Amino acid sequence: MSAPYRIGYGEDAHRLEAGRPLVLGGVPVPHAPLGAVAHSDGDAALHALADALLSGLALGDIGQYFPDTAAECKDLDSAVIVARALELVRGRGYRPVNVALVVTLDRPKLGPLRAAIARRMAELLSLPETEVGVSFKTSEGLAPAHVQARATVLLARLDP
Ligand SMILES: Nc1ccn([C@@H]2O[C@H](COP(=O)(O)O)[C@@H](O)[C@H]2O)c(=O)n1
Ligand SMILES: C[C@@]1(CO)OP(=O)(O)OP(=O)(O)OC[C@H]1O
Repeated sequence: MSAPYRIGYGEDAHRLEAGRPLVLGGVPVPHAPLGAVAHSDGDAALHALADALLSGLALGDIGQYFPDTAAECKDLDSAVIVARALELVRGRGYRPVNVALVVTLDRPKLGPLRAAIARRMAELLSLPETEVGVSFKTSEGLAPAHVQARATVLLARLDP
């Protein structure tokens, strides 16, 4: 019999450069001095979330479903990646229960966006926003041109 609960974990990192947009958790970051270098929209938080969803059921990682060599993935809205991962999770008979996200970024301060990021990620997973915990850290200047996101997700069997 399959387990009633499973844990998923995902990470992502992108190099940052001037003159690019920065999007995190589906929310544009205003006044970001640097933005993500990526094939898609470079949303490290949603990439970590999608990988967490997939890893909880040993479904691989987002690169298998959305290769960074595919022309159709260029500038892709990462909400599409999360939607696909969620569809695969549901297809295996599970649903997300709660998410914990940590974003490491030196600048700008993301605290003012915490609620918007939690709300958008919850919306993508059809969860109440109270089920998405969002934490921010700096790299203490060790990686100023770098964004990193880490996410855990608890998955519950749909028919326990
Ligand atoms: N981009 C960021 C990074 C951090 N914060 C907030 O600052 C606090 C201190 O960060 P440390 O890395 O020095 O521990 C952290 O707890 C966050 O609340 C932020 O808002 N945006
Ligand atoms: C999302 C994909 C595909 O567009 O590309 P990137 O935006 O570069 O992101 P990354 O997390 O490096 O790899 C996953 C890729 O499959």
